[in-house]
Amino acid sequence: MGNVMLHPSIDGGVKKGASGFAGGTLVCNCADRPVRLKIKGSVAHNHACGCTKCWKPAGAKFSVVAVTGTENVTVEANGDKLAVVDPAALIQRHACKACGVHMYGPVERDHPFKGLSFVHPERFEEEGWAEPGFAAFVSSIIEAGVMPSEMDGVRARLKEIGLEPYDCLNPALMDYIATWTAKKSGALKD
Ligand SMILES: N[C@@H](CCC(=O)N[C@@H](CSCO)C(=O)NCC(=O)O)C(=O)O
Ligand SMILES: [Zn+2]
Ligand SMILES: [Zn+2]
Repeated sequence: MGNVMLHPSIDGGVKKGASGFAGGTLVCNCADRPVRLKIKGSVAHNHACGCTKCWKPAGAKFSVVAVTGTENVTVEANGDKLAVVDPAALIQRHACKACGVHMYGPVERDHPFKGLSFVHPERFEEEGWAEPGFAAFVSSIIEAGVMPSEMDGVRARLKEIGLEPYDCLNPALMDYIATWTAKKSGALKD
């Protein structure tokens, strides 16, 4: 099972983050004029994501992606290299035009995640970021070309390293989204 490759930062097992992690600098992959972003404070809801929209390093089936408040994100250097991948998407993923790494993805629309930005903690220069806690959108890796026959092995490996596989987000986040939706429609009262 250990030969199922998911993502380089978790293939050797999930490494616990440091409790005192206070943020740091995200850097893209460019040798020349790398994009640099300052992130204030820790990241939350870190997870492996199998969706086709999140940035994955070469060869990875999953991304590793977390959130922070958009107010904690500051572009520090070479922001001129950033462009929004898909302006129609909920998550406005800002990618480096030269190397393709997604640097941050704010949610600005009326949505339960409004005010949050998605970031890839593996791009931190610093160690100690909060480890991923679950795997989301697992079935979506098929949309990127993974054979359906590989899925049992993928899910078994995710469980082996302690990442419960879900085909959407985890129950806590799905309940959070549904609660927001129910309050908006009036089905739930505040
Ligand atoms: N099957 C699709 C799923 C794409 C999708 O819905 N992705 C989620 C998770 S991204 C990080 O957790 C999402 O919320 N997307 C919003 C957006 O991308 O703007 C696929 O694989 O493409
Ligand atoms: Zn770059
Ligand atoms: Zn995703």
